[in-house]
Amino acid sequence: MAEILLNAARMRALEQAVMVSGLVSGRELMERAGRGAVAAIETEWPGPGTMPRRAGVLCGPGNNGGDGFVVARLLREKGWEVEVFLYGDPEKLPPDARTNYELWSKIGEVHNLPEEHTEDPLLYVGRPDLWIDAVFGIGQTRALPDAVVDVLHRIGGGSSDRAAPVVAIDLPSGLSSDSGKPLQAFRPAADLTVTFHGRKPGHLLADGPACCGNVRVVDIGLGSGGNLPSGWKSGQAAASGETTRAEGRMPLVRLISAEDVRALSSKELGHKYDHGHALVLAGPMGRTGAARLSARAALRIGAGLVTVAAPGSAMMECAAQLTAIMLRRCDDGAALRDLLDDSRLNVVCLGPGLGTDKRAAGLVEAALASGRTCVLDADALTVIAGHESLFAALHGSCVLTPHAGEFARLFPDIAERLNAPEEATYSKVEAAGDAASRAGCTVLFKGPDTVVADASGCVALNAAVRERAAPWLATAGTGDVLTGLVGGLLARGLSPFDAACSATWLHVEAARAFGPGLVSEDLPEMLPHIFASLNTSGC
Ligand SMILES: NC(=O)C1=CN([C@@H]2O[C@H](COP(=O)(O)OP(=O)(O)OC[C@H]3O[C@@H](n4cnc5c(N)ncnc54)[C@H](OP(=O)(O)O)[C@@H]3O)[C@@H](O)[C@H]2O)[C@@H](O)CC1
Ligand SMILES: [K+]
Repeated sequence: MAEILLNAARMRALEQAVMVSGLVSGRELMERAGRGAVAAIETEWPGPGTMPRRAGVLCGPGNNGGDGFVVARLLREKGWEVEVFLYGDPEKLPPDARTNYELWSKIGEVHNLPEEHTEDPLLYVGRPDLWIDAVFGIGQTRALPDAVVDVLHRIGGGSSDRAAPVVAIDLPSGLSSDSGKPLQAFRPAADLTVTFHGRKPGHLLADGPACCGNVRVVDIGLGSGGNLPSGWKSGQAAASGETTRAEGRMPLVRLISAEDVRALSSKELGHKYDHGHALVLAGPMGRTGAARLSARAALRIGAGLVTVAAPGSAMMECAAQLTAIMLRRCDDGAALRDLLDDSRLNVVCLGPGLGTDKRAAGLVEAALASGRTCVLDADALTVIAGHESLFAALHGSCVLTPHAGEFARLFPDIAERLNAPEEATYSKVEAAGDAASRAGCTVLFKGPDTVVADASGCVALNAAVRERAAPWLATAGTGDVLTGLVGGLLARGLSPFDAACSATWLHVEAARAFGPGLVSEDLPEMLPHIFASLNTSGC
């Protein structure tokens, strides 16, 4: 099954549907959530045998606080010393949280976390081995109250040198579940986040991975809702009745995984032309390395043929460096139009090392006017950002691969919104989706949290964070390789959305497989190894 990241609205809808069905009550779900959190704590910190351990539990005014009361009770049953604090009025707790407040109150005290205080409210607790943050979960949409920020500061929830580890229930309080951005200047941090049913976008986007620490998912019996069958692809969200951006609501976000690329490791038998022919446009003499990197990646990923098209001045430079990759001369837009008379050239890759001069603009114009499937990166994006007519010429067979700076050049208002502190719930997922719908094509918005979105409302995330982090990718030329991977997969006949998803996953896996010392030339050479391990390990 493909993993779907559950935004807050979708998670609520799932819980509601299960509760309305009568299969399980809200109280039972809360009990399961608390039990799962305690089990996760025991797995993360097995503990020193029979010594009693101490926990401080911070509860909030909603159901996240309810989970906190369950955790407190279950830890006490296991012999822990537990102190509980509540931010909020117990009379106003929602029913299931209230029930668990009362159950705890039979065995322990609840200290008040006042809105304003003159003494340290945590004086009641000695040196806890663990803090539980159950103040806010998916119900938070606005900045934390100052009193809660103050308490989280005191327990060290915003710093990396905490005296005791912090376990966040569902999410660290103060982190947006949908965007992974802090909702206020204070950046929360936990060592372990225990979430329910499935990961939320906020665990993987933006600051989420740094704020959440290790994320463990607890099954609370909501069934398979939220997951989609493996092989779920572009366009199928609407067909399956799922929510898409086209319907004006938060999109479903699918996590890109090995499942997306497994089928790519085998090629159907056939002639080299059956696997497409990618044309990679090169810049002037002395700047052709980027295009050659793209071309190599396109060939390694399985394009049947790859041709570099270079200006006359750069022909010798390219000829001295290319072997399996072919070379054609292409001085300007007119020459590109002539080249594209050959219908076997089914994909054009342009941007890496292209320059931003008149020739580059002519090439972008000719490529777009041809209606060919195009990957546009780097300088091509800068050229498009500077010419309204070129932006207007983008079409559904284009893939744009901007990093944050290029994205801001192409979509300045969307980038501004994404970076505005007062728009903390507006996510990179929505930004990429808004960009794709405006441009009318697929947008691959790069970063450790790469988001791929198309104009029909499909969105997928490639998370290269924590155990899948690939810091080695921060080196010159890796973006050029990604352009070639997308181009090569397009040449093989994948849709723009699927090509972008698979390319970004393989790009990260190649970097991880090589590890330290990686230079961009190494990335395409890791692909045979990645494909072999996909076939043997089933990873
Ligand atoms: N439903 C279920 O079956 C299950 C739910 N589960 C758990 O419930 C959690 C979701 O619970 P929830 O919907 O009650 O939201 P939660 O995050 O507790 O906060 C809502 C409260 O906080 C308030 N509030 C929000 N932001 C605020 C701020 N900045 N400053 C001040 N107040 C603020 C908000 O007030 P309001 O916005 O209405 O004014 C409301 O009172 C979920 O994360 C999971 O842990 C699990 O047990 C599994 C079963
Ligand atoms: K929390």
